[in-house]
Amino acid sequence: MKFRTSHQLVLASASPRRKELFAKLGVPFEIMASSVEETSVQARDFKDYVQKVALLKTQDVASHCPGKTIIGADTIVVFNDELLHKPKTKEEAIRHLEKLSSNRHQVMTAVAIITKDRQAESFVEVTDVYFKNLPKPMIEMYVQTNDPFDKAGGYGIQTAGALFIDRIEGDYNTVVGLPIASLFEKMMELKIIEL
Ligand SMILES: Cc1cn([C@H]2C[C@H](O)[C@@H](COP(=O)(O)OP(=O)(O)OP(=O)(O)O)O2)c(=O)[nH]c1=O
Repeated sequence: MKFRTSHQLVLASASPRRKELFAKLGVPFEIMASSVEETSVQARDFKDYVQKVALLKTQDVASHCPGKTIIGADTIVVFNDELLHKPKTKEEAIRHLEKLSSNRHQVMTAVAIITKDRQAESFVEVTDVYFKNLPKPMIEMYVQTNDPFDKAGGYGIQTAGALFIDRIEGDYNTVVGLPIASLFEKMMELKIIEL
């Protein structure tokens, strides 16, 4: 499918998964990654946090792209009131996956849009993910693949992390990092893209 747009679109992301999902809109876009430091953000709760980070990334790129419409996103994994960031070490990745094993967690992805006339919009999608029991040797084998390190929560639902999933409630693409169906609706509503 291809939609019409009169906007010059910029995806504020270095993530190849977000690029692939955004390409489903069938409109031309360019990529410019932001260099925002995420951890210094103060927020009321996790939804507020992820939304603020998405907006910061998007504003950062917007400041370099006058006249263009910028879309950015941020994804977090929340387990028992705790944020499970991208793991920095194998030990941290193992600890994340041990927590997620046999349990439910939430993946939240916020999307921010800054239009060419600098109107800012954002929304958050939440998907509940239920993990199967993960035997320790399986966790260790997975962490050896290095798959966890660029991913919130330390797993990829679209990679071998698929083997851990019992079920999900919500949009699969929210877990991968860009709820493209909701983003499509929002972009139609804002008339950034048209049929
Ligand atoms: C839970 C989960 C997360 N992830 C990814 C999505 C995000 O890319 C990443 C969370 O990090 P983010 O900080 O949201 O994004 P990023 O640093 O990868 O890219 P950018 O800021 O440039 O847009 O975790 C998966 O790919 N699969 C999964 O199952």
